[in-house]
Amino acid sequence: MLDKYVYGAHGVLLVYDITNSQSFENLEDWYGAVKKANEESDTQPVIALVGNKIDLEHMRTVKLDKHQRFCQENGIVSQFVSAKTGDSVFLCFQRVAAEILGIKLNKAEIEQSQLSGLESGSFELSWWIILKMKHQLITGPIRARSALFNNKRRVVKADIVNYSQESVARTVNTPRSSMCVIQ
Ligand SMILES: Nc1nc2c(ncn2[C@@H]2O[C@H](COP(=O)(O)OP(=O)(O)OP(=O)(O)O)[C@@H](O)[C@H]2O)c(=O)[nH]1
Repeated sequence: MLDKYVYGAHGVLLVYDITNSQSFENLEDWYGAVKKANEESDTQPVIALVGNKIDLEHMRTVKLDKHQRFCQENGIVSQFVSAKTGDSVFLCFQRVAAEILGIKLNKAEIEQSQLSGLESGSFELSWWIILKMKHQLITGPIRARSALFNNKRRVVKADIVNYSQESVARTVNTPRSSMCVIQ
């Protein structure tokens, strides 16, 4: 069943609880299942390892270096969040969406997103981008810009670092420069 969900997905979040070692141990299996499901797919999803419950840092049982090693060995995005306080949740989705779109977030934007708490609008917004991409309705960074503008009304500048031919073919409004503004 899992393969049906993840086949062709553009983004996958592997979420575990930093206070629960077992939830981290299970990740090897989940990661393997995601890779296997996409074996025959032309494109591989952007995968992020997400350590949840950072508000409970004092109860952490999964060591930081374990998390980082997993990310380095598998070449995946690393992120820590708190679903309870909203800490870095927006940033998490934003980073994965940016990676999928080939947009490089600068340091100031990352810091700004880190500070912003969870808002239902921004949460849905990021999923919207990923889901639309899965169904190939996304029109690239320009569409992402208007989606972010409608929901968040916050200016984010981003460099386009890796805009693939396949994405360009799906793009209605192809960006004319190597710089775009996400609002
Ligand atoms: N402190 C804290 N609690 C959280 C966080 N995320 C989820 N929880 C709590 O963890 C409990 C379980 O949340 P669920 O969403 O049901 O997750 P689950 O994977 O089914 O359960 P767990 O294995 O307990 O994490 C609930 O009481 C949540 O409120 C977080 O970031 N910080």
